[in-house]
Amino acid sequence: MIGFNDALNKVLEHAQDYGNEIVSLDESHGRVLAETILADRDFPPFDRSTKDGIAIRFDALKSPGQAFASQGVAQAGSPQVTLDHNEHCIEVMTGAIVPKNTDTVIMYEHTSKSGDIFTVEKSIKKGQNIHYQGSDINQGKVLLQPGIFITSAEIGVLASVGKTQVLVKKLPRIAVISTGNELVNVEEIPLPFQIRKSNSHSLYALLETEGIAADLHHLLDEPSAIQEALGRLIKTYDVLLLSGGVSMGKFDFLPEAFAALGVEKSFHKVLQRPGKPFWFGKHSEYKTLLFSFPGNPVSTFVNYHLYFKAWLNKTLGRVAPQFTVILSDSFTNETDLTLFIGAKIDNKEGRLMAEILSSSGSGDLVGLSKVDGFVTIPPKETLQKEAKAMFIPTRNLWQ
Ligand SMILES: Nc1nc2c(c(=O)[nH]1)N[C@H]1C(S)=C(S)[C@@H](COP(=O)(O)OP(=O)(O)OC[C@H]3O[C@@H](n4cnc5c(N)ncnc54)[C@H](O)[C@@H]3O)O[C@H]1N2
Ligand code: MOO
Repeated sequence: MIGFNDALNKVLEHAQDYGNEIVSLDESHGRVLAETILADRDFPPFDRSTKDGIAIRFDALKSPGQAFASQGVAQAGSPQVTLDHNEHCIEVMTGAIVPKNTDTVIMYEHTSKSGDIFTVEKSIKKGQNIHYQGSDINQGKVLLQPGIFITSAEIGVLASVGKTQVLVKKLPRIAVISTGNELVNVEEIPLPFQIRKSNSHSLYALLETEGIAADLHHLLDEPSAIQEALGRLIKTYDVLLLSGGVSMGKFDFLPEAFAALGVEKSFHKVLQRPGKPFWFGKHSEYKTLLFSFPGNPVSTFVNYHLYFKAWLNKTLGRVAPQFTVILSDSFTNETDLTLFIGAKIDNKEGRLMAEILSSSGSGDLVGLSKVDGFVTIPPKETLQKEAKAMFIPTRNLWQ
């Protein structure tokens, strides 16, 4: 049996490049950018007023309390207007082009008004309240590099340079496959010896957060039916995420089916808990990757984060942040397994404190909904109270 780090390295060796595709601006949210985005014009594209107020020529202001007659209004969305007399002003709105022959904007609150005459009530600086053309970035400069993850902030940048279509990295086509005669659909009432499928829905939801719309399939514990269905699925998808049927049970038919179908085993079983009976391999001809997770819900969930998520990050060229947390209590791992222990995180003045939560084992689906992620405890190690530990977040800690 191999250790966790070796298993992870083997999975990462199989990172793939699925190429690029063009999607609409809205669809690019959550995807990885595959092109360089240049500024199509200066940012901002003109000297823009940052305040509602009056624009004057600074040199015309001889003394505080000087009055300026308004010559008109410069509205955002209108062409540039021109100040005709230095001793006049033009009312200017936020976002409007600063009028020609003016160089300073005074907000309304720093003036008093009588009819069309504005009196300057505060001392001012030349050039104030103007966001100068090109001061954020100049035309032709790089705004976004390929490989970045497109969040709502990047969507705004893409929109502002007129990108209705965006080149992004292609995502793998994925099938999520549940296995087992005991499983019924969510809408069904299970008989006493049955349970509802949950792993497939958790996996589907996890993939959805990656922008991947997976297809769901189910295999009953019947060797020839499993082989026949898997044979088809291997030809159709880039990746199969399976749960259940990979341990020692009399009805755990998957490893045999994989071998019969020409899937090359990379490893089966890892020195870890939960998730030990994990099977990973690749089809010799179709290059389909098979992540075959142990069926216990916590095992499937943890292994998705440990292996599949790491593989997807590498495949898409994303650098995943490494988290460390501080243990609230000491923890001793007497086993030769890497342990992944569910924990709740408390952000205590910037220190991420991990409180280990008790669990009734890898079938404890309810416990899973209470954890923020999993603390890694290496084999045969004791981590003291306040020691740092690696942490695999399974929830967005910032929301
Ligand atoms: N003799 C041994 N028995 C077991 C070992 C072992 O090393 N030797 N390992 C145990 C460990 S650890 C795990 S984890 C499980 C994994 O077994 P399988 O991958 O074969 O999974 P199943 O037996 O099919 O199912 C286990 C458990 O999970 C439930 N399950 C399965 N799929 C789903 C699903 N889609 N949604 C909800 N729940 C699901 C299933 O009903 C079982 O209760 O093996 C141990 N045994
Ligand atoms: O590894 Mo199993 O996943 O411990 O229950």
